Amino acid sequence: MSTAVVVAGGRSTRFGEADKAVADLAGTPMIRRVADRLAGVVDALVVNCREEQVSAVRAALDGYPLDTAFAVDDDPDEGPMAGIRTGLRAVEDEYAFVVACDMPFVEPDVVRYLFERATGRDGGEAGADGETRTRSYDAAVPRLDDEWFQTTHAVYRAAAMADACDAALERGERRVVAPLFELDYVVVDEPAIRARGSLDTFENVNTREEFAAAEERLA
Ligand SMILES: Nc1nc2c(ncn2[C@@H]2O[C@H](COP(=O)(O)OP(=O)(O)OP(=O)(O)O)[C@@H](O)[C@H]2O)c(=O)[nH]1
Ligand SMILES: [Mg+2]
Repeated sequence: MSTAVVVAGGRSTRFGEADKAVADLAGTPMIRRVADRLAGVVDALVVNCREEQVSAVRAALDGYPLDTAFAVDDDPDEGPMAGIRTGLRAVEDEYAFVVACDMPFVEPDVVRYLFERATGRDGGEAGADGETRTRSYDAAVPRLDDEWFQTTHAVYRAAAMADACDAALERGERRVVAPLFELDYVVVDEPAIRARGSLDTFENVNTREEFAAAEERLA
């Protein structure tokens, strides 16, 4: 059993007036595209956002097949790490995939693989004992050649990461790698990702131009 946490509490300032999370991207709200791509991978969804976003996000997710919970930030605008913390606190499963609401091309097979790496289960059929275990980690985080850690597209042991985020926030840290570096994490490299899906999985939509480009590809 596993959960996806979609972090959506940002202000979309580069996007403009509207909330990009629920912006209509080629006929489907962006956050719904993200959620739809995860529906075959996880059993439950947690959406982290601000209180005033809840009704619009709920409408965007109308009819969504998975159990969906909202985890609202006590203090908004504390940054993505606070949102990740709030979302992970609402997770009931041991592991959760954390993803930003603006990654509409997220690849289900890549997400599956991140779960496999984090939990230590291999990708094959479960054996007579239920599953094959190698070694588990607190996190499985992608890192492409010459790029930074994809912390908003990673699988975490929910309680461990939430605790590490709290500690990092207490220290005044804003960078999501700060709590990550406190964890026992495994880096998932570019060849491993490429073998399972397009690198578009990491594409995030920030500006109107990027939105238009994404729309063109989806049309
Ligand atoms: N809960 C929460 N989430 C945030 C916050 N800031 C950003 N996020 C989320 O983190 C993810 C990545 O952030 P950005 O791409 O910078 O999104 P954004 O902050 O809404 O957009 P900009 O204002 O253009 O930076 C998105 O899913 C955002 O919704 C925040 O202060 N709180
Ligand atoms: Mg931002």
